[in-house]
Amino acid sequence: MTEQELPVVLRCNALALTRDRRPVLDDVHCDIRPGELTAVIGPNGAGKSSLLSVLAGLLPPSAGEVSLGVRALAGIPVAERARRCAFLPQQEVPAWSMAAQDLVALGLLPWGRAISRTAVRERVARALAQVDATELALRQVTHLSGGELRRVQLARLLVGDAPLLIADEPGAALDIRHQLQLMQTFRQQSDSGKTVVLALHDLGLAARYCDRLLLMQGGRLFAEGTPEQVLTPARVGEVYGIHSEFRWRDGRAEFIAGDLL
Ligand SMILES: Nc1ncnc2c1ncn2[C@@H]1O[C@H](COP(=O)(O)OP(=O)(O)OP(=O)(O)O)[C@@H](O)[C@H]1O
Repeated sequence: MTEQELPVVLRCNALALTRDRRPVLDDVHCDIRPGELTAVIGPNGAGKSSLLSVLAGLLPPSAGEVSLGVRALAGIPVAERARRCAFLPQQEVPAWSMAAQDLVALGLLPWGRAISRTAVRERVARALAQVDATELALRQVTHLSGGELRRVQLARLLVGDAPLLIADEPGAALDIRHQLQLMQTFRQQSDSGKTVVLALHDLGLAARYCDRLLLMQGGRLFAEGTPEQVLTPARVGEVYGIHSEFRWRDGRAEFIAGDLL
């Protein structure tokens, strides 16, 4: 099978987005393939969050289209879309207080009463355990630290077992151990057949864990490919204005950020 023939979960075709009359996405074409862990990377304001929101169906594009499988994303009913695609935005402050386990259970809302109460309890407990947050189950979400709250929100992302997971800077508030644990969880999810799309600032994590990178700059897709193909010193220099090195050590991809150019 050639690259062009590989099946695609999400396809963006000539995508454009205008916000406050400013173009923030411009002629973006990209494919998200099943079972891959893809990171959208790029400097602040490059359009990563905007792209993820369009991919999740939360922002309608100003031009172009997104398809989920063989159907136009915009034509898929909201509840069905939510069962097929779980989304975690970059920042989300709880609007009111509730126990962490109840926040996680909200991730099962798209299934309505199709899931029994016992199954809800079991799945919530499993999702909390996946992000090392079992001990937070009964805590009020408004009383959690930033990283604790993020882990609970991640459990809500995972609890529905959706085949497509989209998360915007999922590990931004997490300590280094929980960041690594989280990336391993996303890696396991994609190894078990799920499709995962993350916006990431940490290029070391992107290089180490991801199959594919989409490098954005100024609302356009600047480069895409494997971490080794995308994170060349020349590209990183042009987009981020820093020296860098990409290398393999003990079979693991490493990205090392150097000085400013
Ligand atoms: N709600 C909004 N209304 C208007 N413009 C917005 C809005 N959100 C983002 N923008 C603009 O869209 C552009 C892309 O923003 P976006 O949040 O997608 O970038 P990003 O790559 O995710 O950035 P960061 O790394 O800082 O999170 C920026 O110029 C930003 O100012």
